[in-house]
Amino acid sequence: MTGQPSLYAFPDNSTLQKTLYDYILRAQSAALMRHQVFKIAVSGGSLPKLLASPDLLASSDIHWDKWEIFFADERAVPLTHPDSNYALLEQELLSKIPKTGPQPTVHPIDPGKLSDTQDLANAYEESLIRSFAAKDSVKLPVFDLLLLGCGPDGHTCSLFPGHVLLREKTAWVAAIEDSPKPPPERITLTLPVVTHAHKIAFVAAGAGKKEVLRKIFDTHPEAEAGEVLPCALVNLGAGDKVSWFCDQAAVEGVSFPRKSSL
Ligand SMILES: O=C(O)[C@H](O)[C@@H](O)[C@H](O)[C@H](O)COP(=O)(O)O
Repeated sequence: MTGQPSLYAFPDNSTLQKTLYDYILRAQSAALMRHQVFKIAVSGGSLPKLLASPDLLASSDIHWDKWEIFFADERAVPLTHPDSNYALLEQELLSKIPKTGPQPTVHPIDPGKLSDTQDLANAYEESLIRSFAAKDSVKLPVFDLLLLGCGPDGHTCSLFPGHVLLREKTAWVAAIEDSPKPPPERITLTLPVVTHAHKIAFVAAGAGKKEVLRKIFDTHPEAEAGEVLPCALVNLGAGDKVSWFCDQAAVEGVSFPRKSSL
């Protein structure tokens, strides 16, 4: 992949949200031109709250009925559980979309009666195959946009530093049973699916992210003693398809050049 990711840093969350909203609108327009639908995947953590800006929720330019929302990762818990990323998205975003207007189609990773995480990963991969109409294992689903968080350890989705899942080449969706961030049992999109998306946006705010952002942006991969962090692998694999929406606190000390506008 060619090009460098774009790094944006804003003075406050409200400016970050406004620019993220403009970026999402552009991604929506490009997707609707391509195939009349907007297929995105979202992660959990602080992302859903930052995503649900007043601009997004009140906008008549957002075509919710064209949105198909998938999950970049999920914890292996019932959808009503407080740890569920679906429950978080429902609480922070979905429940706030005006009920009088069109609604998105949401594709939860639903444990239902499946108690085995691998079965759950397989079931979600099957639903992606149906949804993306990809018929053979060579093709990968191409999300229009991935909206991801970055953990303080450099993980994204449920792809953790040094984990064997980072080497997964064929599965689209994988199970993890030893996540260092609780809960341990999770389902995640794999790295090839992440880097194959049309656009990938990371949202990282707060001083708690500055150490890891320095490692991700300012450490040359070959100079790293250990393995390259998952977020850095996404930067390397997807290049200029990646945009980082940060606040000033998160990028303090980062020397990678920032952009000021989209
Ligand atoms: O299920 C999860 O745990 C999340 O999907 C995870 O990948 C999250 O996005 C990062 O941990 C960042 O979380 P914060 O934004 O809260 O730091």
